Amino acid sequence: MTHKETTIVQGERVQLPTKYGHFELIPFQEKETGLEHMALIKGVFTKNKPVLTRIHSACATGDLFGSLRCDCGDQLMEAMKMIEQNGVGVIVYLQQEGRGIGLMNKMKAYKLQELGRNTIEANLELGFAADERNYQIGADILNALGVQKVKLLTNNPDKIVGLEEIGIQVVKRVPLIIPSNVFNKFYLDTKELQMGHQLSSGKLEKTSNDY
Ligand SMILES: Nc1nc2c(ncn2[C@@H]2O[C@H](COP(=O)(O)OP(=O)(O)OP(=O)(O)O)[C@@H](O)[C@H]2O)c(=O)[nH]1
Ligand SMILES: [Zn+2]
Repeated sequence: MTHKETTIVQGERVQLPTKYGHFELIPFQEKETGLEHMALIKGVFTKNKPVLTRIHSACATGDLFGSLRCDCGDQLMEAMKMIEQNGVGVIVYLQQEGRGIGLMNKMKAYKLQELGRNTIEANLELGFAADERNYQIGADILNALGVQKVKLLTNNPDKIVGLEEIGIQVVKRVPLIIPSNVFNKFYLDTKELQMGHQLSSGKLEKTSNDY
């Protein structure tokens, strides 16, 4: 394993009672960009034991306002509930708005989607890749927390590959399926059919609570 210089500054660990359970919160700041991320933690992590983990990319529209255009807000809430129920786990909340293109550009992409493009076409038309994220900072935060092995709450196989490439062992994928609505059906279909998200098969897997 290579040891690199730390990329993040860790802030105060505080208690965070929430509607969905009692957590602790640690803020992290990226040295290079000044961007602030968060880890929402439940329980005590045991060395070598996989931790139920959600790497959540910020979605101001969904996470703050409950937008029905995507599934992010419900995924976040569901992940908190599952971690509370499990008694141990972590949500790494990354400032990666709009799959890494930022809020202004995400709204440009939304405008293009209102004109008929799908979520991928809109990004490409703006000169971005469909997904501009990388998970290095998420991995750095997990490393800082002493988490090397995870059971990852996600429907996105690329996220698993992205994390494994940088040294986080994903021992299991735990689906995080939110039923579609009339506003996000086309978006979720595009994610499933063109971005490889495992949305239909996950519905079956989700019947088991064995994570
Ligand atoms: N560029 C762009 N970003 C979007 C759009 N809708 C949601 N997002 C962003 O997408 C990110 C979440 O990615 P998703 O594809 O929903 O899910 P994921 O994180 O890849 O996979 P899961 O772990 O299964 O949730 C957040 O940063 C959102 O702000 C969109 O139409 N265009
Ligand atoms: Zn969203």
